[in-house]
Amino acid sequence: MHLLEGVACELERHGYRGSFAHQVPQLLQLSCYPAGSSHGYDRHLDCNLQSVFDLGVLAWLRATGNRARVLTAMVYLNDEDWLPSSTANSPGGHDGGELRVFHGVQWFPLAADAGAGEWRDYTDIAQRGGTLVIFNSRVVEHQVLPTRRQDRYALTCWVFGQPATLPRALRPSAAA
Ligand SMILES: O=C(O)CCC(=O)C(=O)O
Ligand SMILES: [Fe+2]
Repeated sequence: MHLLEGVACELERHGYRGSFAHQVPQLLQLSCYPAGSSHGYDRHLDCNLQSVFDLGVLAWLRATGNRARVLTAMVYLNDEDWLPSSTANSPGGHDGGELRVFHGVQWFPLAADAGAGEWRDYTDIAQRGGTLVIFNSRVVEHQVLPTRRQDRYALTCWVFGQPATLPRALRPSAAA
């Protein structure tokens, strides 16, 4: 927990400029994706950037906390011998459950037709225990692939803060 709580502080110390005025919440999320599930978590952004007109007032109000997220920090709590899908040919099978991180901001803000698997430029992160993943909640789209043989555990901290202005190349109008 201290590792995750210290992420914002360490990023600031190293000159991270994606966001500022960071606030680390008291609550972390512990998630479990059960073994053998046919579904993971569809492609998404951790910060809901849709306007009140798109969402409707109630849903927009419900998303207030979510909108303040600027950093996602996660540590995986699985065994160190977790087998990624790239070892699919191993005799005992594999564990799957990769975090698929999409490159670029082609779908930013989320297009209505941005279905999973449409964009092929991504990196899959294996679920070995102790792996720490940090990304910008407002920019990095990701999904969780189905988990096969073991339950998959992750501890997540969403850091709140003020987003910096996106560089020109990353602005929605430049992404089309
Ligand atoms: O567990 C993970 O790797 C990601 C989960 C996730 O994307 C989320 O909870 O928003
Ligand atoms: Fe997420």
